[in-house]
Amino acid sequence: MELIETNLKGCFVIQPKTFSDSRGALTKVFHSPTFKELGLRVDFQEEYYSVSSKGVVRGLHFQVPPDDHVKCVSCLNGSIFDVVVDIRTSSPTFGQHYSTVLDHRNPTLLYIPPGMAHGFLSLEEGSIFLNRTTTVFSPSCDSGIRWDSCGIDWPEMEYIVSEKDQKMPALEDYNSPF
Ligand SMILES: Cc1cn([C@H]2C[C@H](O)[C@@H](COP(=O)(O)OP(=O)(O)O[C@H]3O[C@@H](C)C(=O)[C@@H](O)[C@H]3O)O2)c(=O)[nH]c1=O
Repeated sequence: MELIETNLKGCFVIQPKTFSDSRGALTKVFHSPTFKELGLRVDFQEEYYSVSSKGVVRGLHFQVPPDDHVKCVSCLNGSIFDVVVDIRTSSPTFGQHYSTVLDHRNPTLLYIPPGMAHGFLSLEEGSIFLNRTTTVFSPSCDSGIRWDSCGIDWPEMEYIVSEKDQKMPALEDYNSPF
């Protein structure tokens, strides 16, 4: 596993190990001793995946304290345009974002610390997004900001956004607790 820094402190790209042979490939997406060695959290509590049609935008989401958490995300099928926005008010990169394409054909993980809003756009039909978090889902701490309020250059297509996500406040109107 290789750790690559991004422009946002504490947010890393992780290049996992893949073993390919004539049958296909095996990719290790979590290895506790290696995560520890790299200085990453290992106390993950929950994991789920979602399946999205092409054009689906999910986000930008985060859980606020006391149930804020680290996310470790990847794409298991298809590809997604994945974005992280720094909403830590004392951070020198507050309001800035990091984006990358996560594609199952080139296994990559994104490690996202607390204090970051996260979202993605499904670039293909049936993209599968995998998320592992250090606290369980907490509806009372589940929060977000509008996907199109952070100056992100989303790939152009017909977007499909949930009613909940359309009603999120803009970044400039959000009073961040981080
Ligand atoms: C995220 C989540 C949702 N749910 C439920 C709530 C709701 O009924 C249904 C769908 O929830 P949502 O619309 O919030 O799902 P979704 O928009 O896919 O939410 C996810 O978006 C991406 C961008 C993230 O970063 C994740 O942390 C998470 O917030 O699933 C859980 O029970 N557990 C969970 O962990």
